[in-house]
Amino acid sequence: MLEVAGIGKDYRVDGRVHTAVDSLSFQVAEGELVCVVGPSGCGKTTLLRMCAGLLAPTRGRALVDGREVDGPPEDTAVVFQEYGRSLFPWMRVGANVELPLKRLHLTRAERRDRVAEALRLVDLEGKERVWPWQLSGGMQQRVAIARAVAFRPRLLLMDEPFAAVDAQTRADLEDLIRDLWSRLGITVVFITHDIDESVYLGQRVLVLSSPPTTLRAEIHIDLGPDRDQLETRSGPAFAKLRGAVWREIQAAKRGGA
Ligand SMILES: Nc1ncnc2c1ncn2[C@@H]1O[C@H](COP(=O)(O)OP(=O)(O)OP(=O)(O)O)[C@@H](O)[C@H]1O
Repeated sequence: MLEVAGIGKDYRVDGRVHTAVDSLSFQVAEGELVCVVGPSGCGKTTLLRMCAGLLAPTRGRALVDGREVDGPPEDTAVVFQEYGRSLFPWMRVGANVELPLKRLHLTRAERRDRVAEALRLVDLEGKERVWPWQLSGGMQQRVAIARAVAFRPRLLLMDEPFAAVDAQTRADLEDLIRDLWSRLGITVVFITHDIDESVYLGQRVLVLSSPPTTLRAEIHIDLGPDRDQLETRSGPAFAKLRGAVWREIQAAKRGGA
């Protein structure tokens, strides 16, 4: 579904070239949930923006269904960290969720149905007429997720979407994502700096190196499909996997092999 082939990005800063991402290659199969972690500033956001067609790579390419990404691909939705900036404050919740649907050839009634269904899926049923700023941070992020879900993407790219919410809300949102992922059969690439979150959510965790960034390790998360915030996180298998990811990130920070 998603193939990243030798992708890299150089930024030019004050006339000097800074290689943020050297070369990354990996694949994500249809219906997979893959988390990407790495040291701060290793290029996670850069990678996601290249996959989303929001930033042109300097070398290599991303392909969705075998087609090179050279602009936002159809069937792809992105959820960013800053829900406060991704929702339009002058539009009610319903209008925010409906906005990307206007690109699709749907009738007004179909759009309304999709908005209602997406809000129901994120537990905000009937909140169409509310303004975003009347909602808590976690609820606003659920609106952003509803907007992505209403679009019915096959590929959902998420860039540290829960970094700005409190721990309890974060746990609820993690469960929401796993629930939507398993119910809707979408492919999810989830960027996070939180090791525990990556292990709890993912079927696979990709660990990036420090810049110039390459793929340092790939860890399979064999925790099974049913995950529970208390039980899964307190089990020995979780501790072992968390340790494995943690060690890779520490080694990446030191720049060792
Ligand atoms: N537009 C830009 N111009 C110049 N340098 C940039 C730009 N965007 C990112 N960088 C640099 O590229 C590197 C990777 O940044 P990026 O935001 O992709 O990393 P990240 O892993 O998402 O960071 P964090 O963990 O802090 O969220 C950093 O050194 C950053 O300063």
